[in-house]
Formats: sequence, C-alpha cells, structure tokens
Amino acid sequence: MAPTFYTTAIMLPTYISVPSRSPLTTTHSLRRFRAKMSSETVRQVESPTVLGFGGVGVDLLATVAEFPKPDDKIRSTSLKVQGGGNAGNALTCAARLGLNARLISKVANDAQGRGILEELKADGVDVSFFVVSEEGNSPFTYVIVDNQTKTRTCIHTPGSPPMIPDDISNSTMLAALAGVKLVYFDVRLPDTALLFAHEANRRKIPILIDAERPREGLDDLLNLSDYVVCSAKFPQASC
Ligand SMILES: Nc1ncnc2c1ncn2[C@@H]1O[C@H](COP(=O)(O)OP(=O)(O)O)[C@@H](O)[C@H]1O
Ligand SMILES: O=P(O)(O)OC[C@@]1(O)O[C@H](CO)[C@@H](O)[C@@H]1O
Repeated sequence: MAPTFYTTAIMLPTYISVPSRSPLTTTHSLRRFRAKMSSETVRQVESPTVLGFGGVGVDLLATVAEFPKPDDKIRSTSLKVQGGGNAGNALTCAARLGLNARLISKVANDAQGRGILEELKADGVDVSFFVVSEEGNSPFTYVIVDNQTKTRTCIHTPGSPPMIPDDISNSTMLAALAGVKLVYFDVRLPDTALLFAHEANRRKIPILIDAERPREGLDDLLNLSDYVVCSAKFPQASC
C-alpha cells in the first residue's frame, strides 16, 4: 500500500506548554496528586503504546533579534538548555497527549546523556530500551532561533559512538515492539531503524515516518511505511 503523505505547513512547530510548578496548599497538592495518579492509571490501562526510534539530544537554544554575520559578536535575548532531537520531541508530545510513549535512541553516560534521560522520564516517556554507552559523547545541538526571520538554525554534533544494529539484541527488539500500535521513525540511526521497521512490518504494526529531507535510509523506510509527514518543501523538491 502506498503511504499516506501529510505535509507540515509551517517550519517552526508550536510547542505544547506545560504549566510551571506553583506553591500549593496540602489539599491542593493531594487533589493534584490524585488527579495525576488517576490519569497515569488511565494512560497505562487504556492508552495505545507508540514506539519512537531516532534522534535525541541536548539543545542549547539562543534566541537572537537578528541572525549574526560571520565573525559578529552579538547577544542573545534569551537562552534555554533543553532536550531536543526529532524523535525525542515527537515522543514527548505523544506522552503529553496521554499516549504510552516508548522511545529508543542512544546516549553516552555523560552529564548530557543523563539529563536527556531524566527529562524524558519526567515527561512520562519510557526510556528503558535506550542504549547507554559508557564511552563517547551524547548528541548536542546549538540552535539559533532568529526572531526576525522566524527560523531555527541547527549546528548538530552527533552522538558517539553511533548506534549500530549490534547495540540491540533481537530479544530486546521484540520486547520493545510488544503491544505497540504505531512505530515512529525520524530517519536518524538508519541501519538499526531499518531492522525495527522490517520487524514492525512483519507484525503488521503501522509505521509513521518523518521525512524531513532526503537522507540515508529514507527510501528504504518509506517503502515500509504507512504514513509520512514531511516539511512543506520536501515533496516539491523531490518531484
Ligand atoms: N519557534 C521556536 N522557538 C524556540 N525553539 C525552537 C523553535 N522551533 C524550533 N526550536 C528548537 O529547535 C530545535 C529543532 O527544531 P526542529 O527542527 O523544528 O525540531 P525537530 O528536531 O523536532 O524536527 C527544537 O528541538 C527546538 O528546541
Ligand atoms: O543532522 P541531522 O540528523 O539532520 O539533525 C539533527 C538535528 O539538528 O535535527 C534536529 C532538528 O530537526 C535537531 O533536534 C537535531 O539535533
């Protein structure tokens, strides 16, 4: 079956905001705790499980009034350090929408990697199938958010050592796919992603691809996919 294509109309996504913590009275705290308990119970019992496979990282986001020229020295209007990566963002979104979100990626056991895992866990994303390398570095991205042109420019340093198929045993892959109703790929870590896609296909689990732009492994994954989302420019460029 040919996959269904969905095109994102805008370049910058709208983020779902989560209310920041505020001081609460004991009664309020208790009520909030009970509400949280019951929504988590509902999520575990009723919500479908979505498995994501792909990129995570730490984003260092500097917002600027105007994009700098080479060798300029400018000041940011704000700075944020937070989890990013396409699959990380997508699965965080799924968890915040109430789905059971399970994510597979690779980080190193460094401060960034530990931070990435903690942030995902705090959002309710299941990270128990992550590969954590004792050596190397976790993925990291400088992001310049330009308020004038409304663009985000990313300078990405991939994680090292990269994910390889041997990082995940067959039994782990089968356990990660158990009970999954949809698998999402952002087309990063393509060799291992393809193994998951073939297994998902064998089990008739629908596959959703974010085809941001042409990259290694995209065609193979597209051949196995049921649904595709892509940037506004990508399908035009490939026609
Ligand atoms: N409008 C925005 N305001 C602030 N930060 C943004 C905005 N758009 C994107 N970003 C940041 O840039 C990163 C990369 O953006 P994008 O490529 O759109 O996301 P993704 O990695 O989910 O495909 C995001 O993880 C986010 O931290
Ligand atoms: O270099 P790639 O693999 O294309 O993209 C990596 C990356 O820059 O892309 C995301 C934005 O889409 C960032 O969150 C991430 O760090």
